[in-house]
Formats: sequence, C-alpha cells, structure tokens
Amino acid sequence: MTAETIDTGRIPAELRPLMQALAGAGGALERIIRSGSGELGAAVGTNAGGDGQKALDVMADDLFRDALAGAGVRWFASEEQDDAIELDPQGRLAVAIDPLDGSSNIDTNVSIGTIFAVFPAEASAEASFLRPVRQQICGGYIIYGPRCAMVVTFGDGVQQYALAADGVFRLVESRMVLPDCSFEFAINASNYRHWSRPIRAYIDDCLAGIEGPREANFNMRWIASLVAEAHRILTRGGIFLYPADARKGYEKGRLRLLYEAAPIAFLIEQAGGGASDASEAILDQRITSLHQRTPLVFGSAEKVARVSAYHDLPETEISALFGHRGLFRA
Ligand SMILES: O=P(O)(O)OC[C@H]1O[C@](O)(COP(=O)(O)O)[C@@H](O)[C@@H]1O
Ligand SMILES: [Mg+2]
Ligand SMILES: [Mg+2]
Repeated sequence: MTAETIDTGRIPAELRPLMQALAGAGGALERIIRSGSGELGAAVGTNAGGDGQKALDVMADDLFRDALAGAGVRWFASEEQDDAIELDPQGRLAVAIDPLDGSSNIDTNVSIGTIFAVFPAEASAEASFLRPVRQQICGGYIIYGPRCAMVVTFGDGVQQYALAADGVFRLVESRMVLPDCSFEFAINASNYRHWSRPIRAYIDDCLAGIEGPREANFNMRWIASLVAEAHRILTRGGIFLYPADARKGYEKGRLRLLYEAAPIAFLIEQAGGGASDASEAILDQRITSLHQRTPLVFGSAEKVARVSAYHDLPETEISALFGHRGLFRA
C-alpha cells in the first residue's frame, strides 16, 4: 500500500495514480529545497532550449521521471530532456513537465515551481505532444514557497491543495476564480527597448496612471518565476506579459508552449481568465515542437483582450504620446 500523498476525492479516478506520483515527487522536492545544500544552484550544463541547467533542474527532472514511471505514464517530455522518453509502454498518459521553473531564483530563496501538462498517450511521442493545446486533459503546477501548494485543473474548475505537516497535499480550495479587480502588471521592464510598439504602448498606458488612458494607477511585480506570478494572479488578479522581443532567440519570447504556456493557460481559462500569445488564445494553438517558445500574456480576461486590441490599433494610435486611445476610453 503506497503512502497517501494527496487527497484523491476530487481527482478523476483514471488520473489518481498520476496525481499521487506528482504529489509524492513534489513533496520530496520540497524537502530537498527546504533543506538543500548550496550546490542546488550550481551550473551543471545546458538544456535542449540552450538554457543554463542548475543542479536542482536535473535533480527535479530525475525525481519526476522516476516517480511517473510507475504511474500509468507512457510518454515523458521535459524541459531538461532533448527528446520525449517512453516510460511504460502500457501507460495511457503523456506528461510534459518543467521540472523546476524559476531556476534563476534557486540561490535566492524565492518561490520556484514545477509545471505539468497531461495529454492522452498516443502510439508515438510526436502524436502525444505535437497536437492542439485544447487536447490537454490536466494542467497544473506545484509552488515551493512559504507554503507549498499544488494548483491543478482536470477541465472542471481549478483546485488548490496545500502540503500539510504530515506530507500530504490537502484540498484547500475546490474552485479558484481569478479576481478581476487588480491593477497590477508583471513584465520584465528591463527589456522595454526590445518590445514591439503595441506592447510598449500598453505598458506606457499603465505607467501613465490616473492621468493616462487607463485612468488608474498601476503597480508592477516581476518575480522571474512563472509559477509564482501565476499563483499571485490566480489569487488576486492582474496581468502577466512575457512578449516576443527583438533580442536574438526571443523572437517568440522566452517561455515554452508545451510545458509552460499550455498548462498555465488551461488553469487561467478554467479560473475565468484569459491567456494569449499577445493576439491569439494559447488554447487555440497547435504544438509543433517539444521546446517551441511562445509569447505569453495571461490574467483577467478583459486585460488580456485589451493587449490583443492594442495589436489591432492603427499605427497612428500606437504612439505612447497618444492621449486617449480611440478604441478605449478608460
Ligand atoms: O529572467 P527573465 O528573462 O526575466 O525570465 C523569467 C522567466 O524565465 C523563467 O524562469 C523560465 O523558466 P525556467 O526557469 O524553467 O527556465 C520563468 O519562470 C520566468 O517567468
Ligand atoms: Mg520554466
Ligand atoms: Mg525549468
């Protein structure tokens, strides 16, 4: 009898072994992070996407891969693996994972996370992962913060589980709803000069505050952990933007569609929010390669729609000096 790792009452029966495995590995990773030595942040190589790999990236990847091997998972794709791996030929699930998100924060004791997307397993890895985003059957993340929590959707609302002292993830919220009443935006403003004009216009209008087209004062956050930003926005609203920019390698932004944008978008839409590539819904996209990047904008539906509309404005209006946008009064 395997030890209980998560409340299973609100988890679809066919996904319970998977969720128990993810919770068990997540709990183990939380203990490593909480008590780990300084080497967790040591550089150990580069991954398929060309990003630097930290020791904890590799440890997390090994941990989740081993845990999923006995959980009905046939195909395993990871940010830290060049290609998908077959774990169990009898498995009926395909899991794509960012085993450790927010790696630049490992040494700074800032919240980091794990992100996962689940699809039905097909006969090949390609067919299992290179498909419409909407065919996801489960998406979620684990946040290793002051409170370790798992947030997950199975397509019928968003559930939150908190890691209790006994090592079990306990259901604490059965239907998270994204609040629409926040004037907070999250973007890495150091890249301002690299952004497109519509993105600069959108941020300029936020910065213009009460005297500007938005007629409201905004606050800014940037944690550099996608999971931490998503958790804040699910909890108190706002908008996150990691747009495409002019830097080499950032033509499609920084974040990966399969195991970052797709699961986050699934959660955000299930909580009543919106998620796009700055123009089109993420859930309407098709995944064409394991590590493909996509611009990502998510948060309250109205704010995400506004960013898309800025991309539709005539060039004459895409000027940060333009007073009241013709399309929006406030
Ligand atoms: O360092 P930047 O350019 O601000 O990017 C921060 C973003 O990069 C990421 O850390 C990328 O994820 P990984 O750490 O898994 O590579 C996101 O979590 C975060 O939103
Ligand atoms: Mg990541
Ligand atoms: Mg990562």
